[in-house]
Amino acid sequence: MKNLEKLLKCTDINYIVGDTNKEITDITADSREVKEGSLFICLDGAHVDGHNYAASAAQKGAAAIVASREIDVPEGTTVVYVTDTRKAMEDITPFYFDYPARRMRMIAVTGTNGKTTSTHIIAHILRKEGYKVGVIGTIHWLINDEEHPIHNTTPDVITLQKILFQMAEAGVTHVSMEVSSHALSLNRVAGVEFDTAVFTNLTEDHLDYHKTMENYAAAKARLFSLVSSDEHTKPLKSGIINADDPYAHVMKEAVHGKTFCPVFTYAIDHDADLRAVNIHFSSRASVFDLKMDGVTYTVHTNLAGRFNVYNTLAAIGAALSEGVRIDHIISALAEFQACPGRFELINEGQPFGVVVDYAHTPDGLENILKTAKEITKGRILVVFGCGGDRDRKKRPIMGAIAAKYSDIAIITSDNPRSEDPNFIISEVEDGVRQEAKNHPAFHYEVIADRRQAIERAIRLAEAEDIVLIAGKGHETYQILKDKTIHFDDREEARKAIRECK
Ligand SMILES: CC(=O)N[C@H]1[C@@H](OP(=O)(O)OP(=O)(O)OC[C@H]2O[C@@H](n3ccc(=O)[nH]c3=O)[C@H](O)[C@@H]2O)O[C@H](CO)[C@@H](O)[C@@H]1O[C@H](C)C(=O)N[C@@H](C)C(=O)N[C@H](CCC(=O)O)C(=O)O
Ligand SMILES: Nc1ncnc2c1ncn2[C@@H]1O[C@H](COP(=O)(O)OP(=O)(O)OP(=O)(O)O)[C@@H](O)[C@H]1O
Ligand SMILES: N[C@H](CCC[C@H](N)C(=O)O)C(=O)O
Ligand SMILES: [Mg+2]
Repeated sequence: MKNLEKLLKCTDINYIVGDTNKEITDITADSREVKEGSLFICLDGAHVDGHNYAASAAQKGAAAIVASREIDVPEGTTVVYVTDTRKAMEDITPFYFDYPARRMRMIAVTGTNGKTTSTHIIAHILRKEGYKVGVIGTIHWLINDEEHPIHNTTPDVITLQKILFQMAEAGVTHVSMEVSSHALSLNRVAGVEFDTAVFTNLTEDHLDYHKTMENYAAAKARLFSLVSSDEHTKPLKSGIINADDPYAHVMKEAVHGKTFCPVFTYAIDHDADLRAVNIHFSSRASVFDLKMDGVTYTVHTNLAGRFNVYNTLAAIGAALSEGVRIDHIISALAEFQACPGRFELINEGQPFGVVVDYAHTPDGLENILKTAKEITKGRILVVFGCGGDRDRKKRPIMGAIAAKYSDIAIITSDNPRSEDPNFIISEVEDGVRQEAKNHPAFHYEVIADRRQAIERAIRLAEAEDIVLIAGKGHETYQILKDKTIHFDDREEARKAIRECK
């Protein structure tokens, strides 16, 4: 609880109507969440303008409302007028919660792919060290293994500060969080400074939002400018960068000039501080040699694929930066189990492999298809689609990748959202058709109903084949135009295997 008058000192105000000597018990930008004593901040969003909900917020007992234009509220309502309500939210919210991020070690992972996986590996290593660890990301937010639901990979400013406050109050010492490019560009991490910042990779995605890869890279690079410059209360800061990625230099430039933030690189193909060589993997495990400071260590993990070696290196870098000993890191890695929906093997005793994976970008899809190819002599059958209301450019690219690296593709729906599923599929199919010309043995089908598409792939599979069901991973829903239904690729795959075989 904080006094409104005191609270308003941390931001720029144009004028105030009404009494400011009030206690604020909560902050929200959603009128549906207003309680007696809340501070309601009106945000103009992509769909609606929060100013239109000011009256409803006042009726529900909001102690005050922050607005940037005249609003229609009952007489006596305290209204704080500012030029930019988002800026006011970014100033007020961390201040209200006493900057909880300052009480914990903050580890951030950004990049197109591998954020969820890397943050979970980092959290696992730190937990093994006996720390109380918080995780924030696509699947959920966690305090150790206590799980809470989440709506965005990186939550909005208010939700994030509330989560961080709960974590700090619960005694969390380290937070391992995903920071999406949307979050960096929309400043959702306002009020948070990071101690260890990790860059995984940058490949085609979200160009509906960022428009160009340069803008997308610049958004990711912002993370490195958010590394704390306070070397006294928070020593030990680092930028951990994938040196094999063509955008590594953009990230390095963003760290440049931060005297207390050394950069550590990791790579497979290039020279780096942490380098993996002699990589071998099966569908369930990997082993590689880690070269660091002229010493070679053997690392075992339960993760398949070369891309997961990158995620493992990223996590090793972050853990070292947090002061964990390399031998402890290596023994923790041997125990880490893959995240839900990331190369998750479905086994109902069938004579072929079935994998559910969250690959929803061209690079992700190419990686899992190549990984599958390396672990079987059989055929690769892939079931996938693309999400609606997301980057359209990636659709034909993913189509072409499926035609290039699989034997049979079943093109289906992902989360169509407000779009026509058949239209999305037709855009994917454009890429499939184009590339299929170069692969005469390749065959594809279009089955818009995802359940039927999964059944079809399972029915077509023979011994030694691998069926890859890509795009939705851990998701337990499908977002359709008018409703969200329960849908879980893993359940559907199990059902189909039992019914078909
Ligand atoms: C484009 C975008 O990022 N949109 C986010 C934005 O929603 P919005 O601008 O559409 O909000 P809006 O519905 O117009 O509402 C405007 C305001 O009115 C308020 N309102 C609305 C209705 C009402 O009855 N009362 C009320 O007060 C809302 O609470 C809001 O404050 O603010 C919402 C609340 O913070 C977010 O959940 C929402 O993310 C949507 C769900 C989303 O899909 N975002 C994706 C693109 C995203 O951010 N993805 C990234 C990347 C993931 C990755 O790495 O691949 C992520 O971090 O999740
Ligand atoms: N380092 C990597 N490089 C390329 N592809 C990867 C990498 N790590 C994971 N993938 C692929 O991307 C998928 C998503 O992985 P993960 O959930 O870790 O990424 P993310 O960055 O958190 O994704 P999101 O943007 O949805 O939050 C995986 O299922 C896999 O197919
Ligand atoms: N964080 C990604 C997840 C995509 C998952 C895929 N199933 C889809 O719905 O497109 C996004 O919001 O673009
Ligand atoms: Mg994620």
